[in-house]
Amino acid sequence: MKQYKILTINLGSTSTKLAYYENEECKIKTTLEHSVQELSVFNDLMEQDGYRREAIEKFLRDNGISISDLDAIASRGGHTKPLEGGVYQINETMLEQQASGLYGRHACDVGSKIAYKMAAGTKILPVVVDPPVTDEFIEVARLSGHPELPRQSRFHALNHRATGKRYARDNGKKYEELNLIIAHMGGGITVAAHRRGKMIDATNGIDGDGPFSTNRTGGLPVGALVDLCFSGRYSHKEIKKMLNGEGGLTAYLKENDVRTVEEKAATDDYFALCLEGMIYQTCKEIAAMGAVLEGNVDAIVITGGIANSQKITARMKERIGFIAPVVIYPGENEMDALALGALEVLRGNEPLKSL
Ligand SMILES: Nc1ncnc2c1ncn2[C@@H]1O[C@H](COP(=O)(O)OP(=O)(O)O)[C@@H](O)[C@H]1O
Ligand SMILES: CCCC(=O)OP(=O)(O)O
Repeated sequence: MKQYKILTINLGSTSTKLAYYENEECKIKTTLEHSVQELSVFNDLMEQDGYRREAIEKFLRDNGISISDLDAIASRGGHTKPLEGGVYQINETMLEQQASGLYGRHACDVGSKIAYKMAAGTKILPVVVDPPVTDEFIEVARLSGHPELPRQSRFHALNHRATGKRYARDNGKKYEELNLIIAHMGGGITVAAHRRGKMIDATNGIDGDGPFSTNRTGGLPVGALVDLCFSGRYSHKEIKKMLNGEGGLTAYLKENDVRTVEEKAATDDYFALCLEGMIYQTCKEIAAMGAVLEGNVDAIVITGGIANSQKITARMKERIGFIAPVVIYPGENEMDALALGALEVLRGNEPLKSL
């Protein structure tokens, strides 16, 4: 069997995750974490391009991996028009749509741009898998309350699907026969209803919706936000950054590392309140997805970096355990899901889609 070499890159709002695969086997994996201070020097997300690419090239150098040996680079990404799930070749159209900012903006947009540039002029296939704009919403989920502002699908689709499939595998079931509520708790937090293999509703992780997270506001009081926008105190860009990048725990506490927040919460009431607020809002959204699934919930699955905290997941179980069994998959399955997606295309088992 031919051996394929795949680099997976996953640029999150608080981390850069890198891994190297030979076929299904992950040979090397690393996570670089980025503090609020480190990221505050960049006015715009897209300016992180050089800084993040340097980290990727250093990873390859340090591990003796030659770029020219790679068959594919699979990146998490990116924000384009809504798409069906699958593996997409990164091309100019995708990068133009991402750069427009019309469909949301996130560090993973920088990731797919870097993958494309690294692969340019070589035989390497640059791809994204199940991008955050993967859209399987039922029609009623698109209504927001005003036709000019439909709800949109922008969430951790890659990890949601991979985690749903993992839960199904671990329980001897097919993903397509289960109803799951999955909460991904990373730099951003998104909650989705999975109905028999389709992600039919999800909180928007980019645009001021759902729970607040380490660096995002989530949903805000809309009237007050409108007043703030027209107050003359902030530019459009500043408001956007307030919602996504400098919101949530970063706004309240100037801290995006939940481990530090937990530590300080032991002795500081305000830290404890803000941490409880993030848990409370996430649990409220999970319960709301119970209504989306009309009470037919096989399990609630909590994943992402924050799911490593036993204290947090235990508190969540107290709040939402009445709905269905709560299962914890700490970290994310994104690196494997990226590698597998690319591998299936290289082997000719999955179609390569494009914009
Ligand atoms: N053991 C842990 N306990 C609590 N929080 C954790 C733990 N490990 C990681 N985290 C938190 O998880 C978040 C990052 O999650 P991750 O899924 O890696 O996100 P991203 O891809 O958005 O950077 C950070 O806020 C980090 O503090
Ligand atoms: C579309 C949401 C993606 C996201 O929030 O990713 P991070 O948690 O890595 O910031």
